[in-house]
Amino acid sequence: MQQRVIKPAAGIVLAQQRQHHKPARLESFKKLSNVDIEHFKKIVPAETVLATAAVGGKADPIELEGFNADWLDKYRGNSQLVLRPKTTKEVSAILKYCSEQRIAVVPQGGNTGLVGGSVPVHDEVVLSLRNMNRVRSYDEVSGVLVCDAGCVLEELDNYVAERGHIMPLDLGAKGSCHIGGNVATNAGGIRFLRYGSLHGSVLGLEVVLPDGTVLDNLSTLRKDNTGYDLKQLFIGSEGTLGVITGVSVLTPRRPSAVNVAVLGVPSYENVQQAFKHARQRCGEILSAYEFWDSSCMRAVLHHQSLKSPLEAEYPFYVLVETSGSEKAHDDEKLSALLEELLEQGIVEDGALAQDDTQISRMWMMREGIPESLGKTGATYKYDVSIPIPVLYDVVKDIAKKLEKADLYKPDQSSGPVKMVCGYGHIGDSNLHLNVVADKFEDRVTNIFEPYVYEWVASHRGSISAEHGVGLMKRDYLGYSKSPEMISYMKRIKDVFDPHHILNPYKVV
Ligand SMILES: O=C(O)CC[C@@H](O)C(=O)O
Ligand SMILES: [Zn+2]
Repeated sequence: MQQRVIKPAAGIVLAQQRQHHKPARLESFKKLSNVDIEHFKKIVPAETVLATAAVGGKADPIELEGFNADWLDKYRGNSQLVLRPKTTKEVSAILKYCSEQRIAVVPQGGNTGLVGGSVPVHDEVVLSLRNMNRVRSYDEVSGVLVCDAGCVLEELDNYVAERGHIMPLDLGAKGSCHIGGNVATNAGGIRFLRYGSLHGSVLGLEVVLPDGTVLDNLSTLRKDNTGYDLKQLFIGSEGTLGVITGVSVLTPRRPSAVNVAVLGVPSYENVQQAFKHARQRCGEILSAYEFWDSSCMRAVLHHQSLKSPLEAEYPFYVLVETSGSEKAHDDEKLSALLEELLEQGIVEDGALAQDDTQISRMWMMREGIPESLGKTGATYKYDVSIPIPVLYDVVKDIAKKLEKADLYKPDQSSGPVKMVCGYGHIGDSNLHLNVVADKFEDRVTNIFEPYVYEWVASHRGSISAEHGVGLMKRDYLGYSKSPEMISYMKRIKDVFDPHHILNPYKVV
């Protein structure tokens, strides 16, 4: 399969991105300058080793740039060695050696994460899975796909689409992210409402442990009730317990009819009401219920070449999608829903997509939000789960706090803070709270950190709905996990990675 090169979204204000606070380098890790780099060329093909002169190689440091910096260029490490093995056996040999030598390793997929989980913090060796990109098998009867961890999500979706199926997850980064990274971070995305979490769709995993042991749990069975389900521990472990090299995933039948509508909604209360109606009307064919506020809409219309499908501006917008098997019947359902919502004054306007182009434009509007905000300024991102009734309150609270501190004027886009906005997968209780400022600066950050996390914890929400913990939220884990839970997480880490060489400084 072909690889895509990931680039930061055009216009992201790289120079203004604040370097995230880095924990100090752990001295227990061996410096690569004291390691025989040539050894790696014996255990993996020489052309898959990228080493700079600092560690005895010839690679230009610029070649390592894309492995050291994350998508937003917010997190940046200083690795001098990147290994791109082609087989599980090679991954095993690398990890065994790194364990013996106490060399820290950061596993890396498509490097599209948003919490600093997939790049080195200091000089950890980057173990990139991009050369492991084969489909291993596909069973058209059960719909079970078995593939290497480095397969790109969109390419897998195209592969299964040709066979009448669909990947159970979809996200904006689909063109670059790897299935292994999706599993390691338990990625959510826009199909979550319909197909649920990867904890349900992933049937098996092949994982290499830090000591080189290969845990072959690449089951294709839906039912396997033989005690502890170890694979679940690796789903969402963010590369801290083992390196996922193979994935077995259940792919549902691809819906043959997809319908989409965009609604203009006068209040957040009505966004919730409309969700209730959408569920009642559409039942199991409801496949997405996404929302965004007027600030997001302004940014997206300004930065993408898109036109709103609605005439006027509304405080909130909702994208409703149905995925079924009878186009006309599903169309009728969505039209009836829209009529009902308009009649009852729950929504003020709505547009139904007439063809696939309009469907993809409506989705581009929603999926273009993060990039558009990035083009507007330095974006602080919070990805949180909050019970739906109070989900938008945190956006309002933060705006008020910033206003009170004289950092934000809602009607003007000038000033240290330009925008405070909310969007996300409301059907999954998942809010993306983004604050866009001129630059990252402490007087702004101090307003919402740790306030947002306190707010979320006080409503029994989660400080990470779908993006993971990574480096960004490691020190805030206590807002979502009790001390007892964190202590057990640390004990699990000790069992699988006793020398803590895997993805250090992250998660726990
Ligand atoms: O960048 C973000 O804050 C959210 C990204 C992604 O999870 C989305 O839903 O668009
Ligand atoms: Zn999201």
